[in-house]
Amino acid sequence: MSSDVPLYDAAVIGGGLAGCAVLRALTLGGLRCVLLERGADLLSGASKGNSAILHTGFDAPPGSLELRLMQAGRADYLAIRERMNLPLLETDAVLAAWSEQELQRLPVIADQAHRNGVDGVRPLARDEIFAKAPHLGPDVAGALLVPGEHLIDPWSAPHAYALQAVLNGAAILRRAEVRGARREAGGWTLDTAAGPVRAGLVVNCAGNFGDRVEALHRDSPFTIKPRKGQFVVFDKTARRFLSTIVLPVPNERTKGVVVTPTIFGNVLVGPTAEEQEEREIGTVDRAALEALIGAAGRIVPALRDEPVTATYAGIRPATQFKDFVIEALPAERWIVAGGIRSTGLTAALGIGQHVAALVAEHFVGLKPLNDPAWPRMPNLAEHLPRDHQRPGRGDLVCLCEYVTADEIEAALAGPLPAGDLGGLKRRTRAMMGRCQGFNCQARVCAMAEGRLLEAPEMPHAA
Ligand SMILES: O=P(O)(O)OC[C@H](O)CO
Repeated sequence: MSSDVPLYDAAVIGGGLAGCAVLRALTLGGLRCVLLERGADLLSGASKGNSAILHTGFDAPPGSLELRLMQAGRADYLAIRERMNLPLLETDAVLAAWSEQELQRLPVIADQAHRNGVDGVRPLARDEIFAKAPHLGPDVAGALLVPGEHLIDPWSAPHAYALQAVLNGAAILRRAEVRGARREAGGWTLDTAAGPVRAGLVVNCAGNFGDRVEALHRDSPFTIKPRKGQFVVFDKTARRFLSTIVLPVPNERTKGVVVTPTIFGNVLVGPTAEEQEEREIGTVDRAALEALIGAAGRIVPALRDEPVTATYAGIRPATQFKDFVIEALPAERWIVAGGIRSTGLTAALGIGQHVAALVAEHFVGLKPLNDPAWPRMPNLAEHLPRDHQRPGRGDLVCLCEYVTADEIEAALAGPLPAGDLGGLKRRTRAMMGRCQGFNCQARVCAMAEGRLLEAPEMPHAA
């Protein structure tokens, strides 16, 4: 391979939550890294849609890697968030039982929370339930308080991780699907849609394509079993009926249908948990949406009269295993982080730490950067001051979400510009409000014209 093929210490495959956090951790550990993303922008796969909850791990299997990394990731998020201007809405959760059978499960869940080191999970008396969730359905049979279950912005967090990596020297190549991997002395040459890339070490964080990327070099130790989750977003008028997350009694397969405020001021209900073959296309269907709206109305009856703003579906990269599959293959110079399901939002920074520890143990010593650069992200949360509220921030383009022309310009520029309209929405919330872009989309598209990513981003020669 010619020497003008760029050479990195590590190549991270996949620009979702795990990939962004791993890129950050390895870059801050002093490695020269590249992230290879198949989509036109980061977070365009499994990490595109989730319930945006920063979990405590109260119901995770005791002793699991998922639990350990959720708790490490949560602690790290809380430690760095102010420095990055990442929001947190401290709502706690009420885990509600709706039948005698579910009621019997509550002591078991409280005991599991205790074993998982989550303090303060306790039964609520009936008056305490309605003090915490005044609009909860009167049929509730009982509930646990789960302190510490909070809400975050599911997009500004991973963008912050990726941006910090870029500011400290990492490269990100989008529209750079990895199609082949060739083992060579000292590492790998990856055949990507953006051309060949060499790396001393590969980290597979490819989400819903994790098993296919694994199959580029061996029989994959897991099979992705895509699990769709449909959601309904109620209008911001619904927010007054809910100030805490309402969780159902979970089962082995899913945490179940949650009714939750969002950090952006809406109310969300979902997800469903539907097995499907398709890895990319998450369609919504009327029957499931009506069932979700019906469930929301039973849990919080006032929602029956509230308008719906949007619907969406995310696809979880579930596997035949409940736990995450994170493994280092020292002889192969390869690490895989697979089966990172819904709890990946909480666990991401923990996954970054864990992969960095595996790298240090098996591959190369890390030399943490001295005085790394720290980005500050635009705040899009409803409960904190927005940039547009400052004088001189330009005219409003998206009237529903109060997004200014300056904010859209900023998202189209800089070291991590939006690659497509989805990326622009996730960075600004333009077109995500109650009109869903009816009023602003033409103007947003005009601003973005010629500036989105039509072709692969090419690596710089080494
Ligand atoms: O159904 P689960 O268990 O994948 O969890 C979905 C929740 O929305 C996680 O935040």
